[in-house]
Amino acid sequence: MRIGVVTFPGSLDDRDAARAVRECGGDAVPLWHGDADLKGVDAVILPGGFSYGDYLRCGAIARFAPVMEALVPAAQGGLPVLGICNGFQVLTESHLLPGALIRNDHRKFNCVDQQLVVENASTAWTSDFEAGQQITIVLKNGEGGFVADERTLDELEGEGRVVFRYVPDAHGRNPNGSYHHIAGITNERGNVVGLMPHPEHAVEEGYGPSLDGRGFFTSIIKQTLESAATA
Ligand SMILES: NC(=O)CC[C@H](N)C(=O)O
Repeated sequence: MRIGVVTFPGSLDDRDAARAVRECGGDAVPLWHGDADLKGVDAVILPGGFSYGDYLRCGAIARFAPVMEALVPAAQGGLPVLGICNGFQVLTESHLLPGALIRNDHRKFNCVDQQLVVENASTAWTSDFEAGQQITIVLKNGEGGFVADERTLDELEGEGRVVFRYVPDAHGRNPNGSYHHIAGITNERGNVVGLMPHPEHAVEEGYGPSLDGRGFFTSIIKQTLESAATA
């Protein structure tokens, strides 16, 4: 089970993502932003960070990296892709996922242990969770507000494509002003998932708020092994 982890200039969490893959029993394959080559991997992670310094908009330059020339058609063809934080921003900029991530409504960088509800446990990356389950993983970003037009929001809601929602605070507010408390979404096929919080920082005893992040990596590893067995 080979999971590629892309490194862009300014990526920050590529090492942790690779480590999380290994901790959960997969092989992590480094993928370089400048090579339009996915090295035959079974799935790809776009990690968190500040790709190309977040100039113009988060993810706006990474979208044009050579590796994306290979990744976009592969994802459209069904390759499982997980975008974490800056990776989610790259996925919306690439139009593999709808909507956009804008500056947090309070205009500050967030760094908190965040409770989420798993809304959809049937994507490639969430099948080891149960729908309705609450998990706690780290949220750390400046531009995490998920926005989309009404029609897109209706589609996401109607098709069960909201994968994670923030648990709102006592005032009914989420940490960044995201519409519908959306923390993560999927494409129609369920192979591409993007979320703002960071599962890769919650996979090891003694680090992070929980071990809840493991489910992302065990989901994809099991699913790939199962589809290889039935192929
Ligand atoms: N942790 C991250 O990936 C940060 C993403 C992005 N640079 C932001 O601040 O929103």
